[in-house]
Amino acid sequence: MPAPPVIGIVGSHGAYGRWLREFLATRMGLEVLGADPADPAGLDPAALLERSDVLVFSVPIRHTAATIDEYARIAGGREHRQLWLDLTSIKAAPVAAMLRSRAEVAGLHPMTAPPKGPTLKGRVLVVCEARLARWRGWLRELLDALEAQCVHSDPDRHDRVMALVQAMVHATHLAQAGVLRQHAAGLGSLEGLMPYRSASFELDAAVMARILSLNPAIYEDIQFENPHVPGVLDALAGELARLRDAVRRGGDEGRSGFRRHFLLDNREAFGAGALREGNHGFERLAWLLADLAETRTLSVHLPRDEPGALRRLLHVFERLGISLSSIHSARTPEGEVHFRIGFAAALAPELLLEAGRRIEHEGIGRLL
Ligand SMILES: NC(=O)C1=CN([C@@H]2O[C@H](COP(=O)(O)OP(=O)(O)OC[C@H]3O[C@@H](n4cnc5c(N)ncnc54)[C@H](O)[C@@H]3O)[C@@H](O)[C@H]2O)C=CC1
Ligand SMILES: O=C(O)C(=O)Cc1ccc(O)cc1
Repeated sequence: MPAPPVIGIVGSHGAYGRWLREFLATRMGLEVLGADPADPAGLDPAALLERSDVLVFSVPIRHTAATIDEYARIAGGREHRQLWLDLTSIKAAPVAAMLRSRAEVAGLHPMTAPPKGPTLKGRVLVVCEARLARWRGWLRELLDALEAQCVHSDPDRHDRVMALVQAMVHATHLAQAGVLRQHAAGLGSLEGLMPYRSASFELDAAVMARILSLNPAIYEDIQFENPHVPGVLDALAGELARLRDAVRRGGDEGRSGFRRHFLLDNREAFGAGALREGNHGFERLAWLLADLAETRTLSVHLPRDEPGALRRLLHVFERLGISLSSIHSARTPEGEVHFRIGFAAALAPELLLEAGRRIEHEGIGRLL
């Protein structure tokens, strides 16, 4: 196993290919080569195979297994010294294809779009170790550098879980988007409904918008390339039909059927702990949404990330007799700490302007 290994990314010009190239080159100091018909600097498959020690397949889901088979055919057994990885959102077909080669094999699935930050810190990465020997130690180094929360799985379990965790969630939100579209003529589009929002609706609308904003091919393939999805969609349609039938039936019978099946039995299946934790999580998000809805706000970056920096910022408001209604901090992907401070809607705008002026003038922070 060469140290440090040369990495070849198949799909180097795609969203993840580019993120991974940057990560491997800058965070791990590795030489990274690529192959991609869309990459003018890309190598052809034979050259990439020849010059790489580790191959990472990061191509559209529907083409992954065939692409891996093609690389195995071209490698002709010489890949026995290599480690082959993939990033595909489904795992059984790509991992089976990699196992048809003679390479060492692990399947990876980051549960996030390519992040804006430099690593997968705070995100989940599913790891399917399939055939590892000499490369096991280096894979550990890679996973450590990625800083993700790793969950180990076999490919079949991964795909069964993803039919629920991804395909079902995307399906329910796409169906909601379709229903909203059907009613838009009478009640207004999403924008017209937002003034009536609950926290649940706001969160669901955000998920719909997220799905409809990212790469459509991925959402299509997550439904169509996972053999466990049709069964999950049947179950989902069955539950919705049952709910509709109970509501149509109405009366004591309809209502008691609804209460037993949808409320009591589901509550019991969740369990007291999961209910408490989920409900608490929802309340925290609803609280955050309420704070984000405040219109009188200041966002400040404190350049001196040191003890006392926040006290100096708060002292400006204290001196002006301004009380805060919320304060949140977040670290940007670049590592800057930003504070978002909310004030009562009645606060005079001139007072807020004065606070901003003092924050900048006294070198306490930069307004965003
Ligand atoms: N983008 C996302 O949110 C996530 C993507 N993934 C997985 O990452 C993989 C890549 O996805 P993205 O980068 O988003 O897709 P993408 O569509 O942005 O990039 C795919 C790239 O593969 C190239 N390509 C197609 N056939 C090729 C071949 N035979 N040889 C070399 N290159 C080829 C395309 O030209 C394109 O540049 C997929 O398997 C996807 O499931 C996983 C988690 C999240
Ligand atoms: O970031 C998000 O919201 C996503 O859901 C993106 C995404 C798309 C495909 C995956 O396999 C994993 C994550």
